[in-house]
Amino acid sequence: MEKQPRLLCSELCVQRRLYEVTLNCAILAWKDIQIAKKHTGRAIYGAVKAGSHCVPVCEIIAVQEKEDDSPCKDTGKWQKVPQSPADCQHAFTVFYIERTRQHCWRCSNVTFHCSEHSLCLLWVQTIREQLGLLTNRPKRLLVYINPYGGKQRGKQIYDHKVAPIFSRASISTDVIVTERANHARDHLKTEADLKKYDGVVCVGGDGMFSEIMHGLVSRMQQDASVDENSMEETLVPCGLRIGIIPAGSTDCICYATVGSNDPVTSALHIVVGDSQPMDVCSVHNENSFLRYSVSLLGYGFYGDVLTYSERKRWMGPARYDISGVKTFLSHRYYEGTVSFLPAEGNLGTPRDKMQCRSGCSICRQSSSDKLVSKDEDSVSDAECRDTWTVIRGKFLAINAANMSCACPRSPKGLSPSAHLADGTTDLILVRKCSRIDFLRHLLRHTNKDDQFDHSFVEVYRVKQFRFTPRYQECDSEVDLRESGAGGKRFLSQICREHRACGCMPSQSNWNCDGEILPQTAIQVRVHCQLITLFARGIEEQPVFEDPYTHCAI
Ligand SMILES: CCCCCCCCCCCCC/C=C/[C@@H](O)[C@H](CO)NC(=O)CCCCCCCCCCCCCCC
Ligand SMILES: Nc1ncnc2c1ncn2[C@@H]1O[C@H](COP(=O)(O)OP(=O)(O)OP(=O)(O)O)[C@@H](O)[C@H]1O
Ligand SMILES: [Ca+2]
Repeated sequence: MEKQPRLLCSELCVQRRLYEVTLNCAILAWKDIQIAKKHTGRAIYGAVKAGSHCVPVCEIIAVQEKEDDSPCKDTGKWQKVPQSPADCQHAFTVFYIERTRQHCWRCSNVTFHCSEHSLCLLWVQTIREQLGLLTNRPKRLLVYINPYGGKQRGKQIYDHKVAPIFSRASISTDVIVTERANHARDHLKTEADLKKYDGVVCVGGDGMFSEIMHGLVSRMQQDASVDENSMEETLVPCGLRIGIIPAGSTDCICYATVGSNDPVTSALHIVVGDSQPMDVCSVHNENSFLRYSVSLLGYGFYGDVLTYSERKRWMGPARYDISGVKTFLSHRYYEGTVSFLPAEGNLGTPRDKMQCRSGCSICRQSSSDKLVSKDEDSVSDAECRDTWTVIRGKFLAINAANMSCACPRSPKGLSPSAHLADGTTDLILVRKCSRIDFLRHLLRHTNKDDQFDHSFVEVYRVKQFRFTPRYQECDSEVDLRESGAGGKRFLSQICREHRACGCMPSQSNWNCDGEILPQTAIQVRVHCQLITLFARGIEEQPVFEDPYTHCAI
């Protein structure tokens, strides 16, 4: 690691012990002088480790001069270095991020005491200057709170856990508590003065995030005169980052981008100005735009779970489990045709066990490819020439996971190796099978076994896909033939075929990030890195700690 020049080095007291405190432009470190002296010349690793701490400057939330609360009185002496801890009557507190249990962050603090006010001010000022250089940090945020999401604790979570952190970090906020569904979406789309803000934050679940994303993406297209109804259009990426404070039932977008669904952790990712680009799927029915999706597009099982659960909203998050059992027992399958355009290049495969983590190399590669190719998102000639794979069959579930969809119910998610920002979605086809086999498949979402390792499950990494339910295929054949001679004869032949196979033209619904789509025949296209979140992807656990500074290397 390159050594940074020191900006400050002083002997200061922490909890009545003397520390050597140093600041360079990357790290604030403090080392217990007594412990270090005691062990000079000996094997000091453990001792230095015990008395040393460090915080990267980019993980400092704020610094504040502290009111004089020292029990010792001013001696009137001029001292460059405090002779004893009792000489330290001026103090400043540094608030910083501390990693606690898996992927959870907390706001911790340390108070440094010194004998001179001027030294105290110098430290406060220098740390503030360093923080001022971190230009990726937001200063003004627009916050939408859904008071009815999840367990209806959104407002409480924001007021008690998040607002104090934003205020500590000097972030100013305009807060809107929503009064109806789609309030946030409509406000963003038509009214909000977006120039005033560095980001938009939603407090709620995946449904609330979806509202914010729809509002922002549509606003961007409107402002750039891009027609959302045309599938071929290159969509304009969103300039404003989106923060999610989880307060919903599933919170899978927050979980898959941060690694936890903890409001304080998410607030801290916003404060430090993290950025995580994300793919967005557009969903069309012929020439009309239906919705965007970032997590799951599910037909069959997850469509039915959602349809049943909507009638039980009053149950809160438990509605999904009740509906899950009911859907499982009804064991319905659906016929149709899935066509897709496979992803090409070095984008990995859904079964390669290369999980998308902070700084993911596959997503980085997609981002540089995007920069190289000016026309990246338009349906290029090459794509038109690409051959579509067509699969016809009877399916219990058709799932497109644009990201892992990891959540507390399924910690590795529907597609554990799906990537947040690679420009692809993982298309999972679960063919008709016995109940017991399907249960085995579902159970593997909760343990370490490979849920794709079944003869009735196929998974493909794709850039685009289409689905046509069987009864609509029949309809279109009828349309084609009815106009010509012998139309009636052809129609009766199709109806006879239906009787023979016993297939009722039954249909499911598409679950699009937790919303039911009105249409079943859909065309889907992935737009690489269309939005950016205040997140950094799931962090790997540090493999090695610097014994001197305690910092992960
Ligand atoms: C035997 C245990 C098997 C457990 C299998 C658990 C798999 C869970 C996979 C969760 C995937 C979540 C995908 C995220 C989708 C979000 O965009 C969307 C919006 O929030 N959420 C839902 O649609 C909400 C979807 C919620 C789905 C819950 C499904 C629960 C299934 C329970 C099946 C029980 C079978 C029991 C048989 C005796
Ligand atoms: N004030 C409001 N009154 C009623 N509904 C609202 C309000 N504000 C937002 N909504 C809607 O509530 C729905 C659910 O919200 P949210 O996602 O926050 O909670 P949830 O219960 O966890 O749902 P999900 O399962 O989708 O995560 C969203 O689709 C959103 O459009
Ligand atoms: Ca993706």
